[in-house]
Amino acid sequence: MVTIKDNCARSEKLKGKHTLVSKTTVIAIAGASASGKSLFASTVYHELVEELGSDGIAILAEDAYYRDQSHMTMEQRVLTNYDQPSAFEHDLLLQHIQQLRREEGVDMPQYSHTTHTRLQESIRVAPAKVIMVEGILLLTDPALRQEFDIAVFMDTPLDICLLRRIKRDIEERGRTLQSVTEQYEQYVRPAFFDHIFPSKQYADLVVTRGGQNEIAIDIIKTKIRQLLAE
Ligand SMILES: Nc1ncnc2c1ncn2[C@@H]1O[C@H](COP(=O)(O)OP(=O)(O)O)[C@@H](O)[C@H]1O
Ligand SMILES: O=c1ccn([C@@H]2O[C@H](COP(=O)(O)O)[C@@H](O)[C@H]2O)c(=O)[nH]1
Repeated sequence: MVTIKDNCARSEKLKGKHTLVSKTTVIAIAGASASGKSLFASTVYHELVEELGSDGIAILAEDAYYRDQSHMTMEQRVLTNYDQPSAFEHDLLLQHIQQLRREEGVDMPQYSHTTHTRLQESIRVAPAKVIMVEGILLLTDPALRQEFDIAVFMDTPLDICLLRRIKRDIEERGRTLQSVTEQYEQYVRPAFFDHIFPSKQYADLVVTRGGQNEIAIDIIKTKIRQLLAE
C-alpha cells in the first residue's frame, strides 16, 4: 500500500529531477575509487553505440574536472589530497551538465593521473539525450545531485577496490606500490568513509560486484533504450 508518507518522500526525491521538463536525462554513476564506475559506464556506452549509433549518449568523467595544478611542483602535486570535494571544479561540471541540457556542446577538460594536472587539450562533447556522468564524489554535492535524474552507486567491497587500484595505478598511472599504499591510508580510505559511503543513500540503484554486473548493465541499457525511443 502506498501511504501519504511514501508519496511525500517520493515528491521530495523528485524535486529537482528534470525528466519531465528537460529532453536530457542525466545518469550519475558513483562509488569508491576502482569500484568499476568507468568500466560500467563504458560498457553501457559501447554496447548501446554498437546497437543504436553514437548520437544519443555521451559520457562525462568527474576526474576530468580535477583542478588544474600546472602552477604546482610535482612534489606538491604528489602530496595533494585528491579525495576531498575541494579537489574538483564541481562548478564547471555543473555548468557543463546545464549547458548540455540546453543542447549546447561543451569542452570537457582532460586530466592526467600520472602528472596530476590538466592537459592543454579538451574534448568536445556534443549534446545528447542521455548523459552518463561517473565519479567518486558526484553524490556528495547537493547542487550536482539536483541534476541527476538517475543515480547509480557501485557497491564493490573495499578490499576488491584496493586490489584493483594497486594494479591499475602501477600499470596505468605511473605509481609504485609504496605510493599507492601511502596515498590509500592517508586520503583514499578515510574519504570513502567520510564522503563516498554516506552518499550511497542518494542512489536509486545500488550495484554489487562492480563493472561487470550483467543484470545491472542490462537494466541501465533498457532504461536508456526506452529514453532514446521517446
Ligand atoms: N568486475 C571486474 N572484474 C575485473 N576487473 C575489473 C572489474 N571491474 C573493474 N575492473 C578493473 O579494475 C580497475 C578499476 O576499474 P574502473 O572501472 O577504472 O574503476 P573506477 O572508474 O571506479 O575507478 C580497472 O583496471 C578495471 O579494468
Ligand atoms: O592527480 C590525481 C587525481 C586523482 N587521483 C586519485 O584518483 C581517484 C579517483 O579516480 P578513480 O578513477 O575513481 O579511481 C581518487 O581516489 C584519487 O586518489 C590521484 O591519485 N591523482
